[in-house]
Amino acid sequence: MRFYLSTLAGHRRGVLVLLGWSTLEGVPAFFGGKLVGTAVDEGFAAGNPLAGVLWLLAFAALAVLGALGQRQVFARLGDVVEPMRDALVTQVVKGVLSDPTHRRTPDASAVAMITRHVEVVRDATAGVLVQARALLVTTIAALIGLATTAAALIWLVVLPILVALLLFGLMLPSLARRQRDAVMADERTAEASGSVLTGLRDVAACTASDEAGADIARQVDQQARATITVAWANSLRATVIAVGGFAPIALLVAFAPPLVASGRLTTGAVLAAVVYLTGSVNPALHGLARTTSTVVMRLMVALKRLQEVAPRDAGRPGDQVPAHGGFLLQDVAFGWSPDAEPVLRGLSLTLRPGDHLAVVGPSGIGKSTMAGLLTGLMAPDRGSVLFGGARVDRVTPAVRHHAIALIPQETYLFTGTVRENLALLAPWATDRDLAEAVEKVGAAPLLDRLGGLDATLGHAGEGLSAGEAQLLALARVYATSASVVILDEATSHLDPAAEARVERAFAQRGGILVVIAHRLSSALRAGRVLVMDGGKPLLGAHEHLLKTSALYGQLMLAWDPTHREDTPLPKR
Ligand SMILES: Nc1ncnc2c1ncn2[C@@H]1O[C@H](COP(=O)(O)OP(=O)(O)OP(=O)(O)O)[C@@H](O)[C@H]1O
Repeated sequence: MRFYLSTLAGHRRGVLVLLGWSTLEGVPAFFGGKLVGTAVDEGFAAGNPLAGVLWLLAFAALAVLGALGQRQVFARLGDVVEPMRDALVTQVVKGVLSDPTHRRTPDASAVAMITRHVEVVRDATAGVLVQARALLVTTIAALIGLATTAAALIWLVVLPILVALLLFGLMLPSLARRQRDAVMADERTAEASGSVLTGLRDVAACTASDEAGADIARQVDQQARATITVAWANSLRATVIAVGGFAPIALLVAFAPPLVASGRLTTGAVLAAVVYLTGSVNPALHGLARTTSTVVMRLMVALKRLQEVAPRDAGRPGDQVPAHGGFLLQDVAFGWSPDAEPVLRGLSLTLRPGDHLAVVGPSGIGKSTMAGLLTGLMAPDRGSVLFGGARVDRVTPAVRHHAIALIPQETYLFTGTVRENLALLAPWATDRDLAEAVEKVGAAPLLDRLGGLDATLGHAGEGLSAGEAQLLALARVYATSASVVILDEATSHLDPAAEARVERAFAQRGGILVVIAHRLSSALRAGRVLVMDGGKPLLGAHEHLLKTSALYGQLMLAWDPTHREDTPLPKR
């Protein structure tokens, strides 16, 4: 709002020129009643029709002058509105393009939404400058004209108008709220249909068409309800203004005859009052109310939405997490329900860029649950999981999705080309990026065998072995810009050599690597190991844990029976 007003203020000269021409536009409204009244009193009623006609011609000449003023207002409008629009667009689009949320691709939908709001601001500003300004000028000019022509009638006219304006002013906040609700409902509908449309393939693959359709239908219903509420509010507003506008005319008809009979008013003055009321004040009042409740409301709502959706500074603190943030887990506890025994308790851990952590423990002990907490899908019952200093579950989802990738054991492949499958999470990736990712995870021979990136995959990766499907899922995440990769038994179907290659590739890729291991060899490759056994998790290097954790020793023995506790295993 401040930026908007300062941009307008920057074109002060243009605004003053507009006001200057507005004065000319108000001239007929000011003199109209007076001239008609004089035409009657000194012309037609005084037996001098020629004088009456001349006064009316003078009125016509002033009307032409007013039209000239109006023409100039339109001609000068662009000088104020267009630079303001350009400045606003530059400011907000710059904000979106430098938004850290969209590091590799600018968010086209955000730019589209913002430019739509800017267009509303531009149109509404033009509307305010043309209509509200002209109506205000006309009303003031006509009321002054009325006061100087038929002073005895002024309170009859002004009081109902003031009451109507007061009521209208009191209704404005609720009108603004309803208008905003309608805009928000509109945006939610667009968002719901947009996300279903872009994810149509996934919706079909997961047979979720009914849920997706129901979600859109719910948003459409809400939008319809919000629009109907706005219509009701507007009809109430129109009634108030209609009563306020017609009441003075009714009062005039009731009170004028005795005033004329007593000689306090001439017939011409009464006619002048009628002309002021019906020709200027009443239409102006209606227009002013309509403009305020539509154009001004739209302007206020669009400005507020712009302020909300346009990022101000790239890298502002809070939930906009730096792209390469680390994790800080402090005394984390989590249970799947309030009555259930907590799955995790007393978990404290720091993960910095470059860290490689293996998580080991018996089945069902809570390893995947911990992965869920790291991704922010769940929030801990106690303690905190911070990512880049912010609670990870509160980080803007778009930021989280870009920064943290979890690869589960089950792979998701869909009917389409290999390229489409690999670029699912990184639509910006070039063929070279994809080929590099494939090469790094050791899937190049598989890609050759499939026939390259243009080869087509069958439904759910039909025709691929479980291990091959996992290799493609791993390459897909390798190609993203995620700075945190969590492999949750994502290599379970690979042979040990292929698994080692994948883990090494992700470790060398940079960022944070968390491997939930199903083979203990993963622990040997990691810098630190987290051992989960249902109590407080133990954290340390392999050698240290061999000496301090009985469970870790047992797990190692179970995995490699040749191992003896007093002979630490060599790094593989
Ligand atoms: N969505 C859920 N709702 C309720 N309980 C769950 C849910 N997911 C997991 N659990 C329970 O939480 C506990 C830990 O499960 P989790 O999947 O985290 O273990 P895990 O160590 O990853 O097991 P595995 O090695 O077999 O994958 C288990 O007792 C499991 O039954």
